[in-house]
Amino acid sequence: MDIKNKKIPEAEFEQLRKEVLLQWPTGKDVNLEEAIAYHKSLPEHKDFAKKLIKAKNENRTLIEPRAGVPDIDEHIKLLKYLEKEGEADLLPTTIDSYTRQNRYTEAENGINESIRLDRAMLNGFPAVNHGVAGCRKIIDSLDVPVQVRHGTPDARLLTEITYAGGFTSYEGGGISYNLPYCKNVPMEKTIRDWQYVDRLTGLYEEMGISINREPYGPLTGTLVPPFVSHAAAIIEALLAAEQGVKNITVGYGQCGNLIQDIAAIRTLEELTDEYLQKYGYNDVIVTTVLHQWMGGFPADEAKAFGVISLGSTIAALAKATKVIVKTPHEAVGIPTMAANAAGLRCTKQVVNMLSDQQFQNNELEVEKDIIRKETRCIVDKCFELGEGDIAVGVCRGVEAGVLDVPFAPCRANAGLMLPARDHNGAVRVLNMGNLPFGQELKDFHKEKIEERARAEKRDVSFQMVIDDVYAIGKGRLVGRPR
Ligand SMILES: CCC[C@H]1O[C@@H](n2cnc3c(N)ncnc32)[C@H](O)[C@@H]1O
Repeated sequence: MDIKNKKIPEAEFEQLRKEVLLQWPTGKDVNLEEAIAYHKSLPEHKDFAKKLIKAKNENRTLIEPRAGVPDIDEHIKLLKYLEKEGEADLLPTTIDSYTRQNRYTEAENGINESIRLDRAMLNGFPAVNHGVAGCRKIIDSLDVPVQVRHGTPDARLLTEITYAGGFTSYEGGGISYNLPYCKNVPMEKTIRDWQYVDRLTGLYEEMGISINREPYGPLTGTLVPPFVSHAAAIIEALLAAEQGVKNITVGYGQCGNLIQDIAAIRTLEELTDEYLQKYGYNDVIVTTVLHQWMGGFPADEAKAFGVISLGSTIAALAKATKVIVKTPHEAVGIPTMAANAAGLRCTKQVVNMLSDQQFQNNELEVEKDIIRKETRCIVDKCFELGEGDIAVGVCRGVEAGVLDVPFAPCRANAGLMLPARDHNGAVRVLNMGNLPFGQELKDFHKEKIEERARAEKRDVSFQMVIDDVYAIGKGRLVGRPR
């Protein structure tokens, strides 16, 4: 499949839409003009993009949980509870795994089983099966904006239905929902399918409805260095902007070292703006989101609140526009309503206590400069490989191991670059793989990891990576030798 980073022509897009809307019976209820009129009827306080812009202008960090259950009324009850008892500023609708794999028949069975057994038999909300009317029931019942959160490689029908259903923010992208979520789906396919998502977003924008798009920041959520997730986020932002998206939230998964995480969020917004301006997209509003710790969680709830509090601290000090909140049930599975609300209140408390404080020091500036150099090296190399076309360039970049996501299941991912923590817990590169770094950056990483080896009185080795992967389960950040 040949792809290019060009806005999909109208006639071609209309033809594609006809095919997509036939993928499940509920697609027939999607009518673009009627959907636009529905969005225009919504009050401003239900507009996700506007609420993010306000928070950005006021330098505030909004809190948002993950949440999704199969039954519409139960889902509304859950989201109302999280808004009221959890003090959520923004609400999600987390989509179930069958829908994420376009397995709508199984999702339908899951809905019926949930009714028969009177308990959730899906791990999220099956929005395609519930259709436009089902989605609108949610939007009409709540008083804060609602975002679709998922992990869908081919999300075209899900987008059509949830946009028409009144959702005003949508997570995902052709890189971030491929490399961490797929095994055999070619990058070209997901890039193309997400150009559809972003073209539809651009169409709503051109008709007066600004829907926020959020590339999925954490990727595999395991020792992902900031420059890797930044490069993916920036490239997805560029691909979205080409299709007409004007409101983008770029994301990052907390890695654990305070300085590196704050530097990551601060540089993420700056670098995304830099590349959007550099390639002529001057009217895109960029916000940021920090995902609280995406790695293994302690089962002990008090310790879990400790992890949640640290993630809240990072988000607040970094002045992230938004933070995605974890719960004290993370170690066991999908949280109860009460646990989800408790994670939100814990986060709200920390964010409020830090909202009047600034974090600034020289170490932070050094880390920001490293991330800038690393990220530009990856993104610029992808442009070079694509001979100026970043859609082609990111596919070639993944294939060449230039954009290399640690522990990604996707066969296209080179998996040659190996990360490990340094003596302070910052994520560094132990094995460069095919990263196109210059000698200065290579020496920086080598020295940081050798510093840890000396402190731990052991050689630099792959064992450090293994120890780091298991460290959190043992209540540590750095995987120290026994
Ligand atoms: C990449 C996202 C993983 C996170 O997404 C949470 N998650 C998944 N599905 C639901 C759901 N239906 N309700 C509340 N949280 C959910 C997991 O716990 C994990 O933290």
